[in-house]
Amino acid sequence: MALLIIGSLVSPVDNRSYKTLPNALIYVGDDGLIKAINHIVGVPITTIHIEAILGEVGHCGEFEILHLARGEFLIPGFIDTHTHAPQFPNVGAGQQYELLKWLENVTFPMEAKFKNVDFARKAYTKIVKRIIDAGTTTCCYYGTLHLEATKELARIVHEYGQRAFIGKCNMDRESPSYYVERTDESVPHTEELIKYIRLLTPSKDGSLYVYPVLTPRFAIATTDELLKRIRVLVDSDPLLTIQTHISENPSEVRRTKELFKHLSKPEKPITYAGVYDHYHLLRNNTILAHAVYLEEEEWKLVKEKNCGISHCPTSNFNLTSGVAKVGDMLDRGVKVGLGTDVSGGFSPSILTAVRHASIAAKVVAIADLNSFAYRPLTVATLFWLATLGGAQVCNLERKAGSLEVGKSFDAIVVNIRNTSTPSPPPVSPHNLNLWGVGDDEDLGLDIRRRKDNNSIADGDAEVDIADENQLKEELDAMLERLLFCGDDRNLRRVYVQGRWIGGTEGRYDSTGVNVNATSLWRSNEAMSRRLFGSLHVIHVMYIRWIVA
Ligand SMILES: O=c1[nH]c(=O)c2nc[nH]c2[nH]1
Repeated sequence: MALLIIGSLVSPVDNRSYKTLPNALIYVGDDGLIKAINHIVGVPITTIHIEAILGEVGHCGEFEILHLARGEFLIPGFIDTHTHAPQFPNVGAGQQYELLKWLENVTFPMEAKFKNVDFARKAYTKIVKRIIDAGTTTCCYYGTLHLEATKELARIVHEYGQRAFIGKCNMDRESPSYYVERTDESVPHTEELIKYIRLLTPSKDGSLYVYPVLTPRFAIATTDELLKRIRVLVDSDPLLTIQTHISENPSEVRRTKELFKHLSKPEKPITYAGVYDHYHLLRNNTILAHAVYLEEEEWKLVKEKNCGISHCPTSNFNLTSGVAKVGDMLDRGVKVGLGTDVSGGFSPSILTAVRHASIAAKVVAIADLNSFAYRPLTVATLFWLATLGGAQVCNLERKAGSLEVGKSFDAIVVNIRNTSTPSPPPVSPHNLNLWGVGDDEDLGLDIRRRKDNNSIADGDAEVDIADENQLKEELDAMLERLLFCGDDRNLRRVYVQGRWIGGTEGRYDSTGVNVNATSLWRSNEAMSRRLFGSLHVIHVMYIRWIVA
């Protein structure tokens, strides 16, 4: 069913700016694409504006209408360009280790458990839901090395309706005997997974939600023989996205150079990026996680090949890996987005990555106070990294990453109210970290009076929207608070391709119990029943009345 949202919208424009529309109508077609965004300046939205937008898009029939209250606004969904689904059960464990010891002692033992497909199914069902409720509408997933478990991950992601890249790890050495592949099985299993994922049903606009991604774990874990076989696959499938780790930790970089020293030439020692280039793994659909210690020559290669970088600051701090210079990456014009890198990173939320990206840039700036190039990142840049920057890294910028006509409606209804959204549900717990709109209004955000219920604003005295600049400033303040203090409790609804797949609304009953944290919504119909309930019917009737 088509969807009309009335309220405020914030969306990135480029890596230095975003736009704020305080008083907008957004029409989403039943194919999940944004068909129109009308910004009304200086007057309240009335039925005339609604009829105008419906006429503009040629709408007939039913649609859902959603009014955003004060303190609520739409943003594009977050894009997580790097995470490990099977590491979620380990979140918060083993923080004392650096990368290679952490893999050996914490990560490989957990990943090995996913050999059991029942275990994998149960774990992934919970994990993917958590990631969606964290506002991630597109996610680049590493699975384990197991084919069947990774198929389950793809099936579950697809059923939830999240947009995603899913890969099984290729790893045939420097891994424990209980968790390592045979060289001759690695590529055939990968090909089977690619085929399986490409046969999953496409979305209503005919495009895919879930894409396969080739995932050689990192150079250390792959023999020359396996990399040669992977190179054949890469060359035969230019559309296949590739993800791997690069230059995360000094010991890892050293070991990589040791293992591949036969690729060195007398005048040119091999580099980490050079290894990947040798096996044709660097191209415009390659996503490289970390890139903390890349050398000048490697940056040139990354830029020339148009690879994307997943900046994973939470993990870089947590595993004592280092501080990536994200400002420098931006200055070089390299594609860059954010990754949570669970469980090197201890949070599934891109909002945590935003905060640590900000701190990382400040650490770099503090270390080099005489430089102009290394400055803190602005709110606009942080917002862009979490959304449109990530979309560019995934080569999805024409489909996702910002709220524009023609793009998919991959979006979050943000709620930074300190009171529940007006009835009917949701009842959501307050986020005590965020001084929001509502209870604290007189003491906190200076939000102007706007009509605060589910009826259409009618221009009465309560509504003062004449001062466009003031309204935009309020949205700026709300966005900044979300980025620095928000969490999943502030994400009321999460949409992918116009389909409501997560968020707090419908998650809590009147006693605050999470009623659907672990259940999988198997179909649109089931989801509509669960989430919309009688509200949905009321809206449809209401719209029939308006249009009559
Ligand atoms: O942060 C990381 N997490 C991993 O699981 C991994 N494997 C190789 N290199 C890695 N880095």
